[in-house]
Amino acid sequence: MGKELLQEGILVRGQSCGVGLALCRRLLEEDGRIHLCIACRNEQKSEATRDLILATHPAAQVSTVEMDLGNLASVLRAARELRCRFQRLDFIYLNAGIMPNPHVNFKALWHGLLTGRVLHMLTTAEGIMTQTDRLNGDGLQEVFATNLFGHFMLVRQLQSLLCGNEKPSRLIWTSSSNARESAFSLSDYQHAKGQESYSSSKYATDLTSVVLNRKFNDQGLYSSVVCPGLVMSNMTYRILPVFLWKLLMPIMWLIRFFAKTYTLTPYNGAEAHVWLFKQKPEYLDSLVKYHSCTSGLGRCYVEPRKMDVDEDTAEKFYQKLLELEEQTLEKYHDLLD
Ligand SMILES: NC(=O)C1=CN([C@@H]2O[C@H](COP(=O)(O)OP(=O)(O)OC[C@H]3O[C@@H](n4cnc5c(N)ncnc54)[C@H](OP(=O)(O)O)[C@@H]3O)[C@@H](O)[C@H]2O)C=CC1
Ligand SMILES: CC(C)CCC[C@@H](C)[C@H]1CC[C@H]2C3=C(CC[C@]12C)[C@@]1(C)CCC(=O)C[C@@H]1CC3
Repeated sequence: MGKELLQEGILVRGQSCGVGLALCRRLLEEDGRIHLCIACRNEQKSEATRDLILATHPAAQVSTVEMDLGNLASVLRAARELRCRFQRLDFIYLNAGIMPNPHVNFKALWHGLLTGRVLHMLTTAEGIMTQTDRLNGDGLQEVFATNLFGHFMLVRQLQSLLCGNEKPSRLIWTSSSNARESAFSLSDYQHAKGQESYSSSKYATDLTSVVLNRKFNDQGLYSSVVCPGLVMSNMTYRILPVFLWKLLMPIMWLIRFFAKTYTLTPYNGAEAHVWLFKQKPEYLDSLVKYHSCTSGLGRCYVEPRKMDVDEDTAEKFYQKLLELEEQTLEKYHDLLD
């Protein structure tokens, strides 16, 4: 049997961009026998994405499931369906992510350009980006819910497909170079009070991956985090308009000689995801984030970088996630088997 694989966060709306779609295509190039299950928010998007994949890989096995990660009832329903359909899952790519209402502080950007930390600023966006978050229908902060908690609930609900199999199963979370400890706080882990909800949610992702390894490696489940680098996708097109990015492209190609995380295309951005697909999880370091990189001349490679995570904080955060999970399951008990 080929690999069974659940993939999320695929580009839809008929455009060929987004790390998710590039990832699906690249995985099929690696192994045409895999079964891809793509999770999209509605049937229309699922079908459109499926068609895009089949256009380049007509013989691929692609199934779909409807799942809105920002709606916990939808996550529970999808998980129930997946438990019926699959006996095991070899990989889950937890790739969906949002950055609502992004705001670039151009004054800080301009000042930053004149300092010695210019490359750090241009690769992490530290000090130049904020977002405005809001509550979702479940009463959770939307960014936290979509980028982290929906994924977390999904993993926990699919535990029976992921643990105790003959072969190890893998979780691969798409994090970011924007993940920053200073944006995250245990007392406000949903980031209701600040303006860096994206950064906080990605740091929370790093913590979650670390703690999941501690809890589940002995049951054959391994978790890794990747950073796709700066990629032109719907997400970045909401930060600056497309025409501006196109004008900036020659500058960004130049920057790439110094900043290797300027991967720029979804294909390049999926490098670390695909590299991990080929690695034995037992040999990976759970405290490392795998960065997709592209050299000035366009060569793709992966760079492992130690993460700035405290394992004690990760454990405490995990306990908070379990509490929230318990409340969620109580609320939606009718959606459980
Ligand atoms: N672009 C970049 O420079 C970087 C991106 N990343 C991360 O890479 C990942 C992919 O982003 P990218 O491809 O760039 O951006 P896109 O906006 O193109 O892709 C985001 C994906 O997430 C899906 N998604 C969003 N909200 C939900 C939801 N509630 N339920 C289900 N799916 C949802 C979107 O589906 P839909 O089409 O339905 O909206 C889309 O497929 C994200 O996690 C992002 O944070 C990290 C570092 C840099
Ligand atoms: C000359 C240009 C490169 C100027 C572009 C300025 C900014 C718009 C960008 C500089 C660093 C970028 C960045 C992101 C968005 C766009 C920038 C702020 C991300 C936050 C996108 C999403 C991520 O996950 C991380 C990225 C870090 C770098």
